[in-house]
Amino acid sequence: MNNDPIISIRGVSKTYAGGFQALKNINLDIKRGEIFALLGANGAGKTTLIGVICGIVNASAGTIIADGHDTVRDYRAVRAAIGLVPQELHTDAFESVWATVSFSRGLFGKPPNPAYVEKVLRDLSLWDKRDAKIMSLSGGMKRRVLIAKALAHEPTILFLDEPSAGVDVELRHDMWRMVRELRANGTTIILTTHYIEEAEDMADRIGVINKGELIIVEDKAVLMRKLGKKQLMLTLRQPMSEIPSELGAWALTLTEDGERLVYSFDTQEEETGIAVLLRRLSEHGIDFKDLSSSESSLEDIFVSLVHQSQGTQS
Ligand SMILES: Nc1ncnc2c1ncn2[C@@H]1O[C@H](COP(=O)(O)OP(=O)(O)OP(=O)(O)O)[C@@H](O)[C@H]1O
Repeated sequence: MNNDPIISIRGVSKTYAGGFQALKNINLDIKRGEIFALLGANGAGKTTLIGVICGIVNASAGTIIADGHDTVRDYRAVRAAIGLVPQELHTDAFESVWATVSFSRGLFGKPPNPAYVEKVLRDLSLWDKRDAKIMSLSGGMKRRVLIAKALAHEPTILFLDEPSAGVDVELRHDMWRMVRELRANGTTIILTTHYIEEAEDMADRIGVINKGELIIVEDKAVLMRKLGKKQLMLTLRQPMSEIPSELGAWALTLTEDGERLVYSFDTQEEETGIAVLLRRLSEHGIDFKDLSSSESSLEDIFVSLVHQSQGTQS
């Protein structure tokens, strides 16, 4: 197994013609065969970064090696290794699904392979629509065609730019299933998303980009363990109007209805303090009838990361 990164990004910056700096000194390695999710708010620079890797956008500085090729010098070789599912479909309105997907394959110099194209169309539930013109398809079907086109030349790296934007649950699940299958077959997948649950569900690693800077790259599980918080929720037997002052030192909040006490604690800490807290509550005659705990989601972590990074910038 080749352990070299499949994509290696070094010192990449991008300043657009108007002077706007969309990417600031990005350094990132993508591992062969992983699912990497790039998270960021609108305008953070995700699409620009994908564009630079695919050779569609020229970097102002830095170098990128993708599948062993320099993305500027060996542009064609890089494009042949990459499948890109863009956010929108622009062309081919009058073509049939079959012709469009087969044509995409030919564009990259691959010999025709009807059996492979058929498999892609079947996997995406497009087989029944193979003779339909693109313009006659629903929005969701068009998205499926975009994915089929990107897969037509059997790329080793697949980029999905906001794959879930505006698609229904069924397509989203079909897509996730396909992405997992592709990964199992050795394809490296990089996706950008606003749907944090998508990253939480799918990704092996996560990168967060904020105002053109890559502020964190981390294994998803590590990220969630490192930055995650847990909460213990106690449903009180008797609602209270405020937290007793004797408990002021604890990280407690009271829900508005006064019926639940919420204790936040760090998953990293060896001592969570739960046992002591429960003893204190009982000493103060605070009784509860139910208790549950929950972990912060990737979304909570993402929001706090972006806040922190904005705090350090200002
Ligand atoms: N061709 C361009 N010329 C000038 N500025 C651009 C150009 N393309 C993008 N930008 C700017 O660069 C920044 C990053 O844009 P980009 O599309 O990479 O963000 P994004 O993270 O993909 O956002 P979204 O989630 O909205 O798709 C934005 O402020 C955008 O306005």
